[in-house]
Amino acid sequence: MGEETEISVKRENQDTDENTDSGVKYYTREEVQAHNMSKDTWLIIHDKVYDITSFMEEHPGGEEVLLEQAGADATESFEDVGHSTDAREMLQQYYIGELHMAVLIVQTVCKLKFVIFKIEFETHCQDEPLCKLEILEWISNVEFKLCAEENMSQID
Ligand code: HEM
Repeated sequence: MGEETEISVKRENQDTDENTDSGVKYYTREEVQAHNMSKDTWLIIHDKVYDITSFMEEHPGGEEVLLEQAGADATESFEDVGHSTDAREMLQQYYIGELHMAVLIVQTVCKLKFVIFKIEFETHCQDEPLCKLEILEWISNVEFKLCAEENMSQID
């Protein structure tokens, strides 16, 4: 189901070259991923998309760290650094749109299911490896691809 949603999102974007709703432009993760070089750098932070190409050389934390995140979701690393309010306000200048609604919905459903899984796992599985394997299989299916990796680390 998740995969189908993403494919239809891509087709939509290919047809119109953009996907807008009330002036907001929406991007799939694949589209953001294509802008992963120093002369063309996009980032996702808190589900918003930023074109930071012109900011690369100005970044007080250096270009290197931004390049490592280029085309990807930099939310965690951005937050880990504990950026100032000024830094957060600077983000606005580079804002170009949002992650596609469909992507956000799949992500949210996935995260909710994972919360349920985690409760089930902690209540019923404890030290039973087979139980953990069954659940890992369930969580690794296509629908959960988007967040499985991130969430898996919580139970390793
Ligand atoms: C467009 C997004 C970003 C903006 C606008 C931004 C802006 C800034 C600003 C203004 C500072 C100076 C300190 C402060 O005011 O907090 C800073 C420092 C820093 N940033 Fe970013 N940043 C961005 C993304 C990132 C990302 C994704 C990373 C990590 C991968 C990162 C890593 C750092 C580090 C390590 C410093 C500390 C530099 C030091 O203390 O010497 N930044 N950033």
